[in-house]
Amino acid sequence: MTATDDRGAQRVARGDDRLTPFNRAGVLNAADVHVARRVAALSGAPVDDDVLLATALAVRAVRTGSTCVELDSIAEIAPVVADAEPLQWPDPTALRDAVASSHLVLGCPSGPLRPLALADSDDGPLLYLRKYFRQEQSIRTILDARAAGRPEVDAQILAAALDTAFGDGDTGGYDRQRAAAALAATSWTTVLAGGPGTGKTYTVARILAVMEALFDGDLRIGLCAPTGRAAAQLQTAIGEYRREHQTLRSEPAAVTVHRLLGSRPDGTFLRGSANRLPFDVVVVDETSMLPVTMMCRLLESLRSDTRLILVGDPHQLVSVEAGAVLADLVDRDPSTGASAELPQAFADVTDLPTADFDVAEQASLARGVITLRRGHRYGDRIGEIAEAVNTGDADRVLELIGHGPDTTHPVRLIDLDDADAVRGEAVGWAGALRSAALAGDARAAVTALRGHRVLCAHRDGPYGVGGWSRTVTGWITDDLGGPPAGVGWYAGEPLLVTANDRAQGVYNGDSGVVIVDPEGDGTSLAAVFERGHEIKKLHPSQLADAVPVYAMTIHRSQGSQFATVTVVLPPPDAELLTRELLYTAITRAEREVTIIGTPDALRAAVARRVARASGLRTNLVEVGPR
Ligand SMILES: Nc1ncnc2c1ncn2[C@@H]1O[C@H](COP(=O)(O)OP(=O)(O)OP(=O)(O)O)[C@@H](O)[C@H]1O
Repeated sequence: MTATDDRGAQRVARGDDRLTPFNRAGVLNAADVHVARRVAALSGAPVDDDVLLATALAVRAVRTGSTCVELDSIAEIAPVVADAEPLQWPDPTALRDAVASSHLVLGCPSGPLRPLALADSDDGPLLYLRKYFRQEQSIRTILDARAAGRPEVDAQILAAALDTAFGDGDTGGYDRQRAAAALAATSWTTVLAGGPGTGKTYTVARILAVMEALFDGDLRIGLCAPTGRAAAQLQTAIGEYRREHQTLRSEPAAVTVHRLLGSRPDGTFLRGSANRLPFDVVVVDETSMLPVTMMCRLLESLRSDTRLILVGDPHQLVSVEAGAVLADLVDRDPSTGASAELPQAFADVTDLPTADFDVAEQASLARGVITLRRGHRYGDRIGEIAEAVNTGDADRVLELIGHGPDTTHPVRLIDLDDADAVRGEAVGWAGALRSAALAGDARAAVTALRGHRVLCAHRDGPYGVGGWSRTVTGWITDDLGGPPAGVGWYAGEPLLVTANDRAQGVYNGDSGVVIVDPEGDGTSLAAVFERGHEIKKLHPSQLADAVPVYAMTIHRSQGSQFATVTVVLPPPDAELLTRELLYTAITRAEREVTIIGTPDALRAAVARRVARASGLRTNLVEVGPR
């Protein structure tokens, strides 16, 4: 039985044990407590109080996106609450030893149950729910085995293919995109990292062309992404490259990772170690959003002679489920796994100027990780600020941005009381949308749609999407007049798709706009969506799940780009306010960003990282019987 207390945490009404004060303090929620008690009960023998607490913390870890709990830092988990009774945390060393000798780790009297796994690592002891330990181990083992060998590649064919694909290269410095393609061609696993607009998709298209040359035109390609929308975007970009450059024999279809693996309604998958994917190369876009469970399934389904290219931005918001595998692979301690040398064929076709690749980066390259650095989309100032956010330098962020509503700086910070300063921009955006929509000009309408967006951390509350949507629609109604009374969709209304609809080819997170149908009778409406250089047109009634969008969450905005954005920051103590959130929000803009918030909120965002414990970055050894 549970109840919700005034701090929003679910309190367990029944039972009083070691978990109760942690539940009252909001560290553990009801599910953490119930699962830990159930696991202890099923074990068939008494469980030490502190081990029960550790079990609940391992459940909590997965709920909050980690794969394990770092036992040495458990006392840092508790939110600091003034005047509250301090929580009695166990001593970490004693706790490790108690867990190590517990039957939850060693084996239970009631049967072969070993629900927990404990490992000693460079980050101290890590406690896992065993399922996640197994998945990490599987990822580690497969990646290490793949890193131990290299595909055989003819350096001459590779050099010629790189020259064809990249021509004179990325003008303005060393061509990392070409180096990335050389690395992908000469490694079984490549991580292609980089911020928005650094040309990851541009590079992937060329990597495929290079690979096709290596395979003499007979290349089987698997393209996928964690979400339907990201997959559709990847497919559009590759398709356009193929048409423009008359390359790639057939157009590869991009699908979600679930679909690629043949997900079945009962939660199982067609693909696995006994039925592997039939591809020569598999590309995963937006890998930062891929949880550990899916990464494990994907790796287990790959043949050892399939090249895998993981593409993404490790600084962006991570998957909602447990794991931050892309960031883990980019940050992996160089001493972990198989010791790697750069492949000979790569060295044969690529110069690595030490001015561009320091020792640490050369070590990353040997592990198949390359980061693109030159932004091709947004202004230098936004890039510089994003970089300062990533390095945690709040002083530099505050120094680089403009302060107050009157500044013309491309990135400015204004107070909530001055929020009217963004009114002109929001109304201008709505005006441009309306005129293009009424003229039935689909291209102008989708371009206008990308002109501006208000982004919020939360869905609800004074800093959330709900409140800000009302504010923006209020401004628009006052300045431009309201929508026609008594109609559903109207011309000029921006909309957001909220569920995947493969039949119609629209996906959760797609933004479109309602226009007067240029092929209609002048009164009928159409909803239009941008697909690269093409436009997708639907009748509004074909959209089962879509809502008007005048503001959206930063989470939803991942993968989208707007000319200007307004970012509404919550107060400094909001848990959601993190470095990754701020980085993702700022880098949605091509030209200008207005941040509504205080310097303190900005500092808090830069300081707070999405903390995801995982054993993938470090060396570790399991404790107890295998
Ligand atoms: N070397 C280059 N020369 C010219 N244009 C480039 C180059 N690299 C990338 N671009 C252009 O920059 C823009 C952004 O590239 P791309 O979409 O590939 O970046 P991205 O890293 O995939 O971004 P996101 O993560 O936001 O999807 C595109 O218009 C692309 O054509």
